[in-house]
Amino acid sequence: MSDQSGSAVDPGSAPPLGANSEVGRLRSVMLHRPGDELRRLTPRNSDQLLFDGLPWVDRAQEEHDTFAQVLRDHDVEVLLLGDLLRQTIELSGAARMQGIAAAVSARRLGHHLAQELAGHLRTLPPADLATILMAGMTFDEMPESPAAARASLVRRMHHGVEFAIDPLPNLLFTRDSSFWIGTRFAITTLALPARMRETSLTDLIYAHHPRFRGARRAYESHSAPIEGGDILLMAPGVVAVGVGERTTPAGAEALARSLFDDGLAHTVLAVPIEQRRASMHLDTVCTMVDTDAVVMYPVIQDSLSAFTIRMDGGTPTVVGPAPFVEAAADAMGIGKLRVIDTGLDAVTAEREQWDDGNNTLAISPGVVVAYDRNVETNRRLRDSGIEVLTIAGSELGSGRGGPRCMSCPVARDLL
Ligand SMILES: NC(=O)NCCC[C@H](N)C(=O)O
Repeated sequence: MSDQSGSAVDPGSAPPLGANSEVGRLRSVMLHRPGDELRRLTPRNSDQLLFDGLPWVDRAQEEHDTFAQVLRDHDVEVLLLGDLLRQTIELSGAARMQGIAAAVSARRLGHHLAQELAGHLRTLPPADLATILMAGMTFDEMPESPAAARASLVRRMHHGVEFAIDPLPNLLFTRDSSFWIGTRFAITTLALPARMRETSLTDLIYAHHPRFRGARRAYESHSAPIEGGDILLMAPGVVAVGVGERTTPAGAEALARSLFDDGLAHTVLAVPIEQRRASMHLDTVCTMVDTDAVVMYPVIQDSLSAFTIRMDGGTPTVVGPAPFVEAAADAMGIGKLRVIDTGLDAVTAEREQWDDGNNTLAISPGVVVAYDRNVETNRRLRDSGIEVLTIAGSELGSGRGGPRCMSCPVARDLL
């Protein structure tokens, strides 16, 4: 099967699915090229839709194309979520029904209008339906219906520019709605209403796209919030989980139990992070750049801590908290976890953290992709021997996410 972007999606020749680290050689990654869902953002809805500004969409697409090309140039297969979604709907009637059911809300539209809209969506060509599932639909964009105009109070009372189906501008951040651990994938539970429907799309792609045929799930059917940006695969068997604005203690605990039960981890480090926008996920303040090294927001370096969870006598046991770097090194079985000291003054550090300077995507040990604007952080990384491939992110970054947030590794060489 081929697609418009030229992404290879033939399962026969594809690299084996899965990952057990943050830094193993990246073979295949899922990105989302931003589209019409970003054109829905206005000054009135951007806060609720979790954007700090209104991106210039054409430029954001150019920046994203460059990001994808940098990865392809390094022999990484790039799977685009929009292509996967369209192909899945083409191939599977069940996926089509699943996507429509998650998007059309009788709570919002009332029973009759919801049924009518669902019926209309069932008739659409796959590409059009995929676009609506991602970019949403306004009342103005709903098909003309004399019956609804006569009988639907909802149709009569809603303003035309309001959303009958909400757009999903944060699809750009493919990191958060699913992640791979070992040879399995996990569908997360997103915390905020603006993002909750994203997982219905990743779920149907993994369930029905031939690229993922036979792949098994981890962490099934759990309801406490857990987001992929909070999950760092520190080393084989060692998983750090940020607990803060998005992932809750109950989410981290449920994940730990599930990973232990499935033999996917022996240690989970629950890492408290401040509950504020700038540090919404663990990966906004700390990412791995080598098998034994992280880049970290210097302001939290001394205070970041972790509870260590391990199985003891058949039950999970929590110890700590202890300093994060010590707990991590201990769990990883290395003498020391190197924290690359960006040595920045407090103001520069805060600016570059806000602009995702700490949110790097490793494509192999010691080689990362980072935003070019974080000049000082990147300089210090290079001084420490890390190869930094830079991309522009002036528009992409307006949703507060960098290269790691914008990527879901589906295949890395195992360490
Ligand atoms: N892993 C990440 O930190 N992802 C970035 C998510 C940004 C998005 N606008 C959000 O607030 O959820």
